[in-house]
Amino acid sequence: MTARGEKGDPIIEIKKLTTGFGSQIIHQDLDLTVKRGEILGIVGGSGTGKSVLLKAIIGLIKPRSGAIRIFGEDVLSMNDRDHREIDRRLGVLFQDGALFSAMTVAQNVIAPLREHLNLSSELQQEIASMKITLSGLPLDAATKYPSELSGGMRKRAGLARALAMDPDIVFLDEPTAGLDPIGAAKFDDLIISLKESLGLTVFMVTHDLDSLHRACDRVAVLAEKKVRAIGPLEEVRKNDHPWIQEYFSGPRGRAALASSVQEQDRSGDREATVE
Ligand SMILES: Nc1ncnc2c1ncn2[C@@H]1O[C@H](COP(=O)(O)OP(=O)(O)OP(=O)(O)O)[C@@H](O)[C@H]1O
Repeated sequence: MTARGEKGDPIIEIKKLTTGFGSQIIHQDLDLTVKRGEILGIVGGSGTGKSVLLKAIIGLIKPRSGAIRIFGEDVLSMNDRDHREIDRRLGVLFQDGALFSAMTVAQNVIAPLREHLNLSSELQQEIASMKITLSGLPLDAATKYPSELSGGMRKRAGLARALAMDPDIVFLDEPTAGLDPIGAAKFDDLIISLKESLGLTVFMVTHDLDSLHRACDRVAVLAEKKVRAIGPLEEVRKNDHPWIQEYFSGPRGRAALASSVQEQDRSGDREATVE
């Protein structure tokens, strides 16, 4: 398997990807590169194919044509055994957490370890406790069932499971949906700190403008079956595509920008005080 690369190297390369269901084409000749160590936000109107793109990358949906390389390997033409090797290095957090409801949080985190590794049950427990703490949950959450957790805690439990195998890339499908603004900001901070401490690459589908401002290094906009714009948020928001203008410069977009400027001012003040 390919050696680990440098920050900024392409880690996922998608070329001329076409996907569809029956007569409906979702993506046509879509190109996208994700760089190692970045948080890439994927945005676009409802039904533009953000989740389908995520699922195509992780192998849950078979594209009609095109190429997807992960860690430099062509994942569409590889055999199942090689694909499993790639899968071990990918963590996924689906929108609702997708936890097994009949299992405790610890058992949920252990599930991928069981599937991929042959570890003693003590070691499995130890890793589960570490990932649960890393995801910002109290340790007593380990023995709880998903139905006993709040929405925000369920997301964190899903994240703990996504991190179980020490992935290089984490895929997040609308991670802050359904969280209150304070919970959402805390979740963003957690993702940022994991990126910084673990060198994670994050592919994040989101509608959350505050998350885009707070967490994402780059933003990719899906429209008309393609990536219509990609780059740092301040560049993308200048694009004159009508959806981009409406999204970033409408009332919610302006509010998110204003609050991110305020946040930067506050952290600038904090830094000045520390000096
Ligand atoms: N398994 C499937 N079978 C048939 N059509 C599907 C399937 N999955 C998704 N689609 C269709 O693909 C299109 C894109 O769906 P997708 O869920 O990727 O949109 P999205 O951009 O994530 O939307 P939203 O922002 O509303 O979550 C939609 O028209 C959807 O109905």
